Amino acid sequence: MTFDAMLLPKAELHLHIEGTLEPELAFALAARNGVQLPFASVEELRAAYSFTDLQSFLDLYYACMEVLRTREDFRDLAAAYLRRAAAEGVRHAELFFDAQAHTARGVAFADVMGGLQDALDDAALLGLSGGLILSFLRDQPIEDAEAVWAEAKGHLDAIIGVGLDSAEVGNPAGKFEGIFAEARALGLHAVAHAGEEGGPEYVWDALRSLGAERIDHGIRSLEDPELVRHLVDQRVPLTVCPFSNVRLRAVDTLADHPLPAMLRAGLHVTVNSDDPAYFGGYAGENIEAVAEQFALGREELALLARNSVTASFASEERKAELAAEIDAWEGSHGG
Ligand SMILES: Nc1ncnc2[nH]cnc12
Ligand SMILES: [Zn+2]
Repeated sequence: MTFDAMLLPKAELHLHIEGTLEPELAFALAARNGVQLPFASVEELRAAYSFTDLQSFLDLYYACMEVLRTREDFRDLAAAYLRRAAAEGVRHAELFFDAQAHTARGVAFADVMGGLQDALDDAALLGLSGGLILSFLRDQPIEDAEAVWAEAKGHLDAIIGVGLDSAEVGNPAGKFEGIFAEARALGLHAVAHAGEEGGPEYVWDALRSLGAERIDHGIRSLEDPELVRHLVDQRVPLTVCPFSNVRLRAVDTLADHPLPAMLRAGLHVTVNSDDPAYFGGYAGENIEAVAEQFALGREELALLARNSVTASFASEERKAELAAEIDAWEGSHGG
């Protein structure tokens, strides 16, 4: 590795905290909570990480969440992720959490939020900044989203934004328009998954119906030149997740990934890990792999890192600190 991409200072903007549940922790939490996983061993669970599409992954992802029950569980989950991310150069992390998937199982919203916030508070003491993004499940009834949203309004100080995830195709964003409008009026940021499996029309939908400031994935935007022009003109960031796209078969191989074309088009691209426990690598491994695959040099890596910082919802002061760290990295790598 010529350019030490792993330790490049960066922000991670597309990370589902439930997608950081490693099999070892899943079994430890299952034992702690007396929950039975539908797998006999860590090896058997890991062997099930062979996905044919987004839905085949989501089925396993939701099944494994059964082990997450208490505030301590959510704290342990997030603490493990933040430790690992910090060791890979992540300096700021914005975490999606799927509250509906937990409240539907009888877990208290306050325990989910509280545990995640505990871990972020501990990480802040070590210099890692971040925040929580409440993600709604687009394939579930709007009433469930509204119930969670009503609870979330009692915790607005602990949430930086709202997001939209789960099965994309056949689940347009429109029904969430009211919640997103209210969230934006309350000062929250708005992001949405779109253009992962769905075509460019899903990206337009997220922009128009939800006022999304960032698009999560967005790789299929390239199919619509007018959309590309719009995203470039408006500097809408795209949080791209290369390993995820390969593992969920959105692209055949990493060599086929549109990241270089997206950069050439002038899109505001960032590199992220999505659900790293399931897809074979965290932020550092994703960026290292694309650096190798596409022979990215110092300037391109620094651009990806700067994009992640400018696309983040960190304060201007924090962004300036992170920009200085990237300058220092670039300087120490021959700049
Ligand atoms: N890649 C992804 N797309 C949609 N929903 C998700 N939830 C967790 N990971 C996801
Ligand atoms: Zn995602």
